[in-house]
Amino acid sequence: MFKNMAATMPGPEVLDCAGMTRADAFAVRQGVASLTLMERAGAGVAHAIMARWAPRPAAILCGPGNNGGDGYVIARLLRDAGWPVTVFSLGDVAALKGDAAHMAGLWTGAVKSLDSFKTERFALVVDALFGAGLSRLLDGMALKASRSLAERDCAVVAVDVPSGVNGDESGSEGACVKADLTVTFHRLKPAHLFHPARAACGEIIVVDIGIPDGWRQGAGALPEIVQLPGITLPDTGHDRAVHKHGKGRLCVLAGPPGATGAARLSAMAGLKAGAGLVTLLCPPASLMEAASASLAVMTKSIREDDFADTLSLHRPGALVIGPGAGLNETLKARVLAALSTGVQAVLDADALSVFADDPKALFAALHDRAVLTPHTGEFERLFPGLLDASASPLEAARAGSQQSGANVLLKGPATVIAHPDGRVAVNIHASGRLATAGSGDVLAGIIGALMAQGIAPFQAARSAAFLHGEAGYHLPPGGTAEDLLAVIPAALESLGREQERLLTLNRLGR
Ligand SMILES: NC(=O)C1=CN([C@@H]2O[C@H](COP(=O)(O)OP(=O)(O)OC[C@H]3O[C@@H](n4cnc5c(N)ncnc54)[C@H](O)[C@@H]3O)[C@@H](O)[C@H]2O)[C@@H](O)CC1
Ligand SMILES: [K+]
Repeated sequence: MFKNMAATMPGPEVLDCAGMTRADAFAVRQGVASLTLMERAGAGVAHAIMARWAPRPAAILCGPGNNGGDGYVIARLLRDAGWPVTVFSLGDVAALKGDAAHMAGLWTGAVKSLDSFKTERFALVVDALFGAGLSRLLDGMALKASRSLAERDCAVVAVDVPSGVNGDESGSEGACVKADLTVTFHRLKPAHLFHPARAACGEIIVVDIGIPDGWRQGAGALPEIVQLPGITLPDTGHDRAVHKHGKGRLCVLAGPPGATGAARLSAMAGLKAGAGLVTLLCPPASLMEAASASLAVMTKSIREDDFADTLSLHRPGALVIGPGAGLNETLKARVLAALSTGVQAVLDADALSVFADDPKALFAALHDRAVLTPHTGEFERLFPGLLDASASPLEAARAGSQQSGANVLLKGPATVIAHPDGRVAVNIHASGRLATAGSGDVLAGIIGALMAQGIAPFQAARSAAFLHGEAGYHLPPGGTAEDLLAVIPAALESLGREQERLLTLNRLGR
């Protein structure tokens, strides 16, 4: 029934700074000289610069560690290519150690003090002040330099991360350099993915510095970027043998009269994302409203008390509960009743907020067949203080999933999907056009539809985030959630085609 995606083809991992240090050390143990890694890192930055800008007066700001060492490589390669280059150093060059000292020794031009750096003399500035070794807020000359860069209209290229940004963290307490281009090495770091740090990076490219295969050994489950072909999509083919019941049954709980729109969006998204049969379970007072606004979606009146019985009657493959459901005790009871049946469930919006006063009651009932889909406000209600206490949304979602026992999909420009066993994925395939009312209801419906079709919850959530993101790219300007529904089939088709192409290439490559 599904295009069977190769689970053995994980996307590129996200590495924290400690993981990057371990990967570097592994390369060295395998016989790659650390100087070679630094030369490749600097060459990667220099080539990225030359691919984007013609020669122009360039300043290279070099710090006291290996990030500065990369800077000396960049200075040498740009100068060899005919660029007018001036190097500025934070601190005494004679104090450099190891590889950085070696690379500084290969730079035969002058080195000026960072104190004398004047932005207006340069059209391009390379920020090689601090990378993975940043251990405190910028101050002194580095702070002054970062401020003067912000005031001027020259191109800024950050080496590894903009100085002042900690590679592991999404936030920046103090000042940081604002770059137009950030060139990092081997793998993305959390700071490249999440705002506000991400906004300081500008365009981001990852350079392969030749760390040999095998670096993942002992690294545990690394966060992974969701990408094709590692997602699972419903079959978009024309197989005549399929029956609607065989394509998955999805139930969606409708809200009170006047508020059924959100659930209707989820239900319709479920159909568009391939569920064979979608039923809106309606409080009696909402039945007419829901039924009169639905064609392909079925509607069913439900009784006040026995939600578990209702579910056993309909036997859905998955349930979406929460969109527009209303913050009241009945909803709480229904969420707990649904969870007690073990049905696969997407808990969204009100189904999360309604437990703000007692998240533990929810956590006690949750299991790994459930997916919670909070935005940051809802996440904060369920896990007070966790976002602030975490280095990045990656860590927050991972901890939230482990605390709650359910899959957590934390929405944002970069959406994190975490499984209670520690697996984490990040979806960055998403258009800003998705930031429109009702977009989250559509996502909940897509996740539910994929689960109803037999895709395991964690994989359904990652795949749905990617498909929803793709649909965003098909949205016209000013597109609403209704328009988003309309483009889900086109998004499915284009992803299916691309998936097929990649798998064919993969087979041919073997
Ligand atoms: N380890 C490796 O093999 C490789 C490292 N590379 C580069 O090396 C970088 C990491 O190098 P390092 O670990 O030496 O770290 P950094 O070069 O980022 O900085 C470390 C130095 O800065 C000082 N420092 C930290 N924060 C400061 C602050 N706010 N104000 C003043 N001084 C501060 C530290 O005491 C230390 O002397 C990476 O970001 C990358 O650019 C690349 O060359 C690729 C290979
Ligand atoms: K930097």
